[in-house]
Amino acid sequence: MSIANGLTVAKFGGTSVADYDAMHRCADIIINNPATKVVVVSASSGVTNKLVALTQATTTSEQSKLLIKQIASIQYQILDRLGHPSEVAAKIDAVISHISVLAERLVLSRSKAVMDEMLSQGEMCSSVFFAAVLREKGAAAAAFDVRQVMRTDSHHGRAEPQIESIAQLAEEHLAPLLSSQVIVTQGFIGADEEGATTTLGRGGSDYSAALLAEALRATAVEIWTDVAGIYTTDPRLAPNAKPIAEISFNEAAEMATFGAKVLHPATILPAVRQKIQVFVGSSWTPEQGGTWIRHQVSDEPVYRAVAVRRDQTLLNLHSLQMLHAQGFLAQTFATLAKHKISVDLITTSEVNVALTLDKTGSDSSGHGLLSESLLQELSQHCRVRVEDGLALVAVIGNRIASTAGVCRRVFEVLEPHNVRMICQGASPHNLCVLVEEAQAADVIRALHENLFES
Ligand SMILES: Nc1ncnc2c1ncn2[C@@H]1O[C@H](COP(=O)(O)OP(=O)(O)O)[C@@H](O)[C@H]1O
Ligand SMILES: N[C@@H](CC(=O)OP(=O)(O)O)C(=O)O
Repeated sequence: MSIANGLTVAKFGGTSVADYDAMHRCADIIINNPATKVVVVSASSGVTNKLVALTQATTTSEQSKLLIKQIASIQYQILDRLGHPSEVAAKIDAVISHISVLAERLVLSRSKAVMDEMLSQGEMCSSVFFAAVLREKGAAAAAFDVRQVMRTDSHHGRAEPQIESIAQLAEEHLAPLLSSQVIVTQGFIGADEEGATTTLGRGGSDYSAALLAEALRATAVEIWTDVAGIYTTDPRLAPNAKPIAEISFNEAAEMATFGAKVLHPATILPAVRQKIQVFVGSSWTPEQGGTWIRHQVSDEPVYRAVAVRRDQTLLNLHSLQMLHAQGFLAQTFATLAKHKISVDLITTSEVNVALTLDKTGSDSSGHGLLSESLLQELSQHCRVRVEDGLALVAVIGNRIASTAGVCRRVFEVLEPHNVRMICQGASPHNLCVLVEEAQAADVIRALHENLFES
């Protein structure tokens, strides 16, 4: 197949490939849509968390053994249900042994490259299994190592994809395979120029699917998960949350950035660049439909959704140098940039700057963003105070900054809560408040009730 027209790339998240039965359901979705030629899978639910735990310095050798046993149990339960397990058994055995070898190597040297190699093993298993399940159902399908095409830089844990190289490599190695079969490949992982395995950051499989869709000039990306689309808020937090039939790229990007876990924030970028439509639906109930994310939508309401991003850090910088002076902010931002930290929200007063840090697509290693060396460097030119245990709650919609009455409706329900920081005005699409993490669920429910249920 030359690079395809009408091609769909479908991605299945961890819960959708959690076990054999889940994979079976997903295989039907693929078989029912002949346009789907590329399938991107995440690791089976829970596997990546266990692999991350295996890379932590604090994990004892006893704990490591238990973790490897638990990972093996998840994978062998899938293998045992396959019609022809012998076709793939050797590959799965090899992955499980490789995990043990990598765990031993990490005891000797805490190399970030080895950590990424470890984190990639879950996706290696699920892609082999998913292709086998498709074949079992009569489809022509093969597993494909995405590292042949997903070229990234060498920033392990949060590697940057190299868009042009990916397009070239996909044209050369992936497109020719699509005429005769469905290709099942791994999300979340890539490889640098030397061939070392890299990862795109936690939750990065959605991003992988969008990048492959861009490289193959696909017309649609489907994100199959455990909810029937993007809702007005996380349905686990507010049972009255409603599914959204259609949403614009801008709104969806804001939702993903502000914590709607259903979509990785970077997914939208390749889709926007190539005007690829994105669909989000439930692999459990595909007949229910889901959300289409499009360039243009028929309805752009003032209130679209509320989202929450937990585990926020507020950095408060105090310096008398700021008083009637120039350059303090430039110096601060240069230091943050040097440490590869991007700032999310910011408010300033005469002698203080308060900012929250952008943990979007956070590092796969699970390490915090604030290193000792960064704090030391900042302390050289200001007094630094760090507050943790906060959550960012965002009201997302359209014309937020130019519609009268938005603030009243938001703040009337915030009365019982201490609002640590407010940001509004820069974007027409959001109004954000920083609250104590323990109160975030109540704040979300109260906002949802006021904005969407009355
Ligand atoms: N606005 C929202 N709409 C739908 N789901 C949301 C929203 N915000 C958060 N979520 C959560 O996202 C989850 C799906 O994302 P995730 O667990 O990463 O799935 P997957 O493993 O398929 O990638 C849902 O179960 C839901 O709890
Ligand atoms: N397995 C990876 C990548 C991923 O995107 O997973 P999921 O689709 O289950 O969120 C992770 O857990 O981060």
